[in-house]
Amino acid sequence: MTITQLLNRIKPLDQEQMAETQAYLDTLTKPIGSLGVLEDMACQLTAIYQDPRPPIPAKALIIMIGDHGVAAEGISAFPPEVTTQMTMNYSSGGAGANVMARHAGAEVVCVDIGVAVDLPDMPRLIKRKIAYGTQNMTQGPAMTREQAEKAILTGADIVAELVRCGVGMVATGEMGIANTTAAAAIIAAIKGESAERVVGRGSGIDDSRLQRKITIVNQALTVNKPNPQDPIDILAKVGGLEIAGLVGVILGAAAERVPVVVDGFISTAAAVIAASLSPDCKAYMIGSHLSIEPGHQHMLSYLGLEAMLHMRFRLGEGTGACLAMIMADAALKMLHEMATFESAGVAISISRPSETQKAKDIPWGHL
Ligand SMILES: Cc1cc2ncn([C@H]3O[C@H](COP(=O)(O)O)[C@@H](O)[C@H]3O)c2cc1C
Ligand SMILES: O=C(O)c1cccnc1
Repeated sequence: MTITQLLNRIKPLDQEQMAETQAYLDTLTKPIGSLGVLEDMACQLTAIYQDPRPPIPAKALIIMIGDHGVAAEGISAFPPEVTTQMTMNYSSGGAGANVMARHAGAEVVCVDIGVAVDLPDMPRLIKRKIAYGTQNMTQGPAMTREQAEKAILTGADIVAELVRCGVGMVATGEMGIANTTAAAAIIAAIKGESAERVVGRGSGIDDSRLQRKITIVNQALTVNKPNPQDPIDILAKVGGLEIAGLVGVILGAAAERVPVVVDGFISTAAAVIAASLSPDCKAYMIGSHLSIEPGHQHMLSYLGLEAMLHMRFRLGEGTGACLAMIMADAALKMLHEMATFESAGVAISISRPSETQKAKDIPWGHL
């Protein structure tokens, strides 16, 4: 598959289904519109699934993992080895993302798309390494255009495979020390924002590292001159392999007609690139939380996404997206279980208790 073929598969949502669902919601035993964001989500989900009463979907959190050459510039509070250590942690089920995914009933799928070392085979890990990390973007492009495109297609391919296994909702997650620097550089490049406005403390840097991080983002933009009209050029020059993989996850989800819940700052930078490649893919995105990182709200507004959770999260990994998947379940249960004024007048009855779909076993070896 080529990027163009992937983009061509993404279709706009059926507005009639959205209106039909809203009309049904207005018959339920509540003041009109009183379940706010859940109502919007119910309309969106029915249109995505082309089903007025979609079942509760099987879910997967896809954690794209990659290292960053720019980590050598000392712009993270942690050393690059943490990327690999956290990969082990995801595999054994002990990371924050594992906990939130379990809470949401989601399978965790980790993808080595660009870790700097060779990893052993381990549970929950798919090996799709494209390079041993990116190059240092202060000295030249982080990756080649071919690598960025390959990473996008890899992300889309993994979503397609999961959908074939029965997954009906995906969440984006990432791990890669220094990736808030890459995400900030992407937003600065695509939105013409100043680095000062979009660079934050990431994993917890102090004031002097923060100043250095701003300088590094400016240097990366000056050296590489990414073309603001060409999202793949930006992604390749100042992005990361895991961010490119997530662009593919988002585009792939839209192509497969499954909702994709977008996590924090880094995932949203991927969503901005995906939306620039295909404005129609925005309709398949669900917002999750508002990250502490400056610039996140700005990106969400650009995408027309609502951060429904205000929890002071600044972790990434897909932690916020997993919690938002629970909200999506609640939106669907509202459609299945809430009484209408008419039915409640007779008796309060649950028309059909919601059942969660189960994915078939994920063929790890095959992926
Ligand atoms: C132990 C640990 C677990 C994490 N899980 C996600 N991140 C988050 O922090 C990193 C980005 O921050 P920066 O750009 O400052 O390096 C990414 O890996 C992101 O997923 C983590 C960071 C650490 C240290
Ligand atoms: O919002 C995020 O995704 C985030 C913020 C800080 C560090 N890592 C991730």
